[in-house]
Amino acid sequence: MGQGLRLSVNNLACERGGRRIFEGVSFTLLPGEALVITGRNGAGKSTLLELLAGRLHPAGGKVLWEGAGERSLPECLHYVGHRDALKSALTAQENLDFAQDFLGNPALSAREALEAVGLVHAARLPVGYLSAGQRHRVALARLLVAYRPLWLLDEPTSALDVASQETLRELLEDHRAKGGMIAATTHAPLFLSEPKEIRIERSAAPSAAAGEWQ
Ligand SMILES: Nc1ncnc2c1ncn2[C@@H]1O[C@H](COP(=O)(O)OP(=O)(O)OP(=O)(O)O)[C@@H](O)[C@H]1O
Repeated sequence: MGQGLRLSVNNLACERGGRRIFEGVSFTLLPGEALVITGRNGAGKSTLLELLAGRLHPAGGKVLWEGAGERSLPECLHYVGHRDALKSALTAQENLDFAQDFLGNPALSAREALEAVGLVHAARLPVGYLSAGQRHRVALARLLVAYRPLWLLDEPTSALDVASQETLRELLEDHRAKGGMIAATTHAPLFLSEPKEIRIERSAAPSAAAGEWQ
């Protein structure tokens, strides 16, 4: 499905709050590939995903998205971050129906997506009643209701039990098998087959504007 797509990240640098977070980050991602992003707390893993999602602007370097025609990078990706963007008063099913309408390019139905994450029994419960792990699974089910070739996942195993981590691994491999691309931050092994890996190191020197820190 994603044939011909290519994400190229060249010498990316980022500053936040006047501080240089990281620099010199480069990688490419092709259909079927997964990138695992590791690094210490505060190294800038979530920041890198936010840059890719178009939520932050780089202080240097380039993000190139090729092969998608008129569609910009933000239009071609799903981003699942620490904030799940689910509406607590709506049911899991309603949240997913809303996401499908909003995102377009429908794939699985809300019910099928909930089945895929083992939550069909919770379809009619307000998301505010769900446990942290169940709520996170609803956020992951959103990946399945609208097709987007690139999945950006910030610590996707967080709050998941062992069985759900395995379900997630299968969903990720299935997405790759269909030509999808994944970039995921993690502190725990994702057990993906032959992932690319990048370790983000906090920049050694403060930016000129920042002065000393830490
Ligand atoms: N909105 C913000 N404004 C200024 N600095 C920020 C902001 N958000 C994050 N930072 C800083 O950017 C740095 C990188 O944060 P980030 O969340 O990307 O790290 P991380 O590698 O994902 O960490 P963790 O493993 O703890 O999730 C941290 O020093 C953090 O304090």
